[in-house]
Amino acid sequence: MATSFEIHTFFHFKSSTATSSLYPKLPPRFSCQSNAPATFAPHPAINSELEFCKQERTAIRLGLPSKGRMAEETLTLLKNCQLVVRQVNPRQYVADIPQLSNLEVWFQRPKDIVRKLQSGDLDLGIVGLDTLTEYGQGNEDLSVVHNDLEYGGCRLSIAIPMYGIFENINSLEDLASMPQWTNERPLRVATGFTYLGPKFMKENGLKHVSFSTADGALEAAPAMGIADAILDLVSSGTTLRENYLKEIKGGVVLESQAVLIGSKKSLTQRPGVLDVTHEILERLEAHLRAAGQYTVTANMKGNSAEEVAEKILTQESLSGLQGPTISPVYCKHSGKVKVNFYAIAICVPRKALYTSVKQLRSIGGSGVLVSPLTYIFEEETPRWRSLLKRLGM
Ligand SMILES: Nc1ncnc2c1ncn2[C@@H]1O[C@H](COP(=O)(O)OP(=O)(O)OP(=O)(O)O)[C@@H](O)[C@H]1O
Ligand SMILES: O=P(O)(O)OC[C@H]1O[C@H](OP(=O)(O)OP(=O)(O)O)[C@H](O)[C@@H]1O
Ligand SMILES: [Mg+2]
Repeated sequence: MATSFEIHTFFHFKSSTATSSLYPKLPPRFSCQSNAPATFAPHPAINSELEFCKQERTAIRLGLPSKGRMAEETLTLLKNCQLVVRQVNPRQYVADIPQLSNLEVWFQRPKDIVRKLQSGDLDLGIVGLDTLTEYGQGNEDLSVVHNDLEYGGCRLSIAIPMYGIFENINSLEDLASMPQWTNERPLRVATGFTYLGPKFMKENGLKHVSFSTADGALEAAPAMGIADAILDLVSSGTTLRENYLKEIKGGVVLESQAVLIGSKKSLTQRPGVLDVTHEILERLEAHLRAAGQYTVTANMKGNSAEEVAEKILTQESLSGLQGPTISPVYCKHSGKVKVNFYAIAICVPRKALYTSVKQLRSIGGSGVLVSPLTYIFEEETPRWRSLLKRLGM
């Protein structure tokens, strides 16, 4: 018996490459789409703008979440990478990043970012992996440029009531083998994930399932009698607990966090997109690699740099990124330049900071200075190489 899928998707979107400059306060390169119906008769003053609409856009477009829990953290992350998003006012949906020329930032709902990447109206975007997977539906044009932006961490997970017939049900297997679910009375699941939900159930052999959808507060559905189970995002688990719901073993559909994505078509065909992506990626990686790392410098007495290095490398927490940097400290004694001390610099994670300082002192380190790291730029970013490979370059 086949799973009954009662989901209908109501949205559709139009492909458009047209642009117009309709934001008077911003430079002419800021442009928006015109979706005017055929009968639309524009005021003569905007006729010339609509003429401009027919041209192919040249600016590169980055979509960022306009609202919701990811909006603020996205701006903070970019700011920490010295990419400050400059918005004329909070209700305006277009902005720029002065450090990245020819780039427009468009604030959109996360799901619309994914849709607009597919329709060619955006080139790059930041959304949760859950939104990309749900609305991208396996579209091969969408490529993940950075998969680990370290915020928006959550999982898409099935949850069932703690009580009643579900009291002793603790796994997907248990749920699937409950005799209650039949073709006439399927397991009713409430979810906003109307693509991933049915796909997961089918792949996991759950036969009698039907779906209903809502935009929020799904955790209320079982208690209201609308659904038997829900499929929704969970992070702390508080909302589930407060509503007497529990997750089950094998019920996690997807682990998610914020990701940077690009349209392969844009990356390979639109001039400048690849360069901008490289710059954003380098800044993101350098910042995220440095987050939580500290530079520790100290002076150490010794007869040679090698002798100091030997001492340092006996201590586990002092090896640094590639090994310690050791430089001679030149002092003048009775008119002669001598080296009795060496300055050492190492990079240590926050967790190992105090242990490292103690170890440094124990081998004769003095004048220990600690400062947070802002960026760590490697020779080349592994993600960049992987992106080029996926783009066939
Ligand atoms: N509880 C959570 N903890 C951490 N990240 C979450 C959580 N809920 C959602 N997210 C992440 O944040 C993204 C945006 O969620 P948010 O609820 O802010 O917007 P939305 O669901 O798209 O908007 P709306 O609910 O108004 O349709 C999600 O796609 C997901 O990646
Ligand atoms: O495990 P927790 O930490 O309790 O978080 C889970 C809740 O967070 C999300 O809702 P959100 O706050 O985004 O509200 P929404 O339903 O309006 O999108 C999600 O839909 C859950 O309801
Ligand atoms: Mg939400």
